[in-house]
Amino acid sequence: MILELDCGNSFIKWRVLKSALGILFAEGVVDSDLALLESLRALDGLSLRRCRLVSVRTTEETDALVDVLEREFAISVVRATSAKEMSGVRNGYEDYQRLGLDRWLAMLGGFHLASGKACLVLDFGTAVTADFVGADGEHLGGFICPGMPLMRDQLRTHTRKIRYGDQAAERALSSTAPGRTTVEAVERGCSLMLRGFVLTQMEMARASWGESFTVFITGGDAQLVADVAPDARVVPDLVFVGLAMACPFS
Ligand SMILES: Nc1ncnc2c1ncn2[C@@H]1O[C@H](COP(=O)(O)OP(=O)(O)OP(=O)(O)O)[C@@H](O)[C@H]1O
Ligand SMILES: CC(C)(CO)[C@@H](O)C(=O)NCCC(=O)O
Ligand SMILES: [K+]
Repeated sequence: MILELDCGNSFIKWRVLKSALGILFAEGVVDSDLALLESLRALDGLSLRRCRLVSVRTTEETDALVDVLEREFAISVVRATSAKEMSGVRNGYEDYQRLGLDRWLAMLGGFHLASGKACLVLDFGTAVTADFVGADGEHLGGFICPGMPLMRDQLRTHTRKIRYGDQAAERALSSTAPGRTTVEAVERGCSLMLRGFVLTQMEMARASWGESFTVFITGGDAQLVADVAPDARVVPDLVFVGLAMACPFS
């Protein structure tokens, strides 16, 4: 079995594949290394042979996780690393090592799934990112802005009277009508910021590529924006698609 990990800033997305063919054995989202170990230990019939991971955490944090995995499961762990060029995609950053590895892998995955078409890759996590990859594989650059969790927390932190719980937040997002309570006003306001972001990115893509491009949407908050781009492909495991390309086994 293969363990795959996407270590983001707030959460670790994990999954276990039965074989290189990609048959899913188990998956989950956890908020700490310890919670990951607990989830894995609780799996009946787990027999890990390999692990590949991508991390946007510090080297020290990632080293610590790799150590504990290697010790606990006696497996070697392969990490995705930066590259100037891979699978037909050319990194567009001035310093290619500065580009977030989750963005890089999502681009590899998107360009592969788009079969040679230009693509716009949008990721809605703790941060929101957009990346543009031309039909020739040239990465034209992208954008980074705060995601839903950061926008919401900044408002809560820097105001006296914006206070509400997670359940109220979830209920508030059932509509985008103007809010009549604080929670509705904030949650819908932030969600509209993200939706506006999607529309702007698609306008930029159209300006460069006309109608011939594919939009990919991924990340934990993908569902908040998916309906403003009905033609977009929502691919929750896009980073994992790229991870398998960057860290192939055999
Ligand atoms: N099953 C889930 N577990 C955790 N968060 C989820 C889940 N489904 C949706 N979310 C939402 O996804 C967002 C986090 O997104 P995601 O997990 O893609 O990114 P992250 O790991 O926090 O950060 P990064 O952008 O660095 O990858 C949060 O706003 C959270 O509410
Ligand atoms: C932007 C995030 C936080 C998105 O997860 C990540 O890709 C990252 O830490 N990137 C490094 C900075 C950059 O991509 O320019
Ligand atoms: K991510």
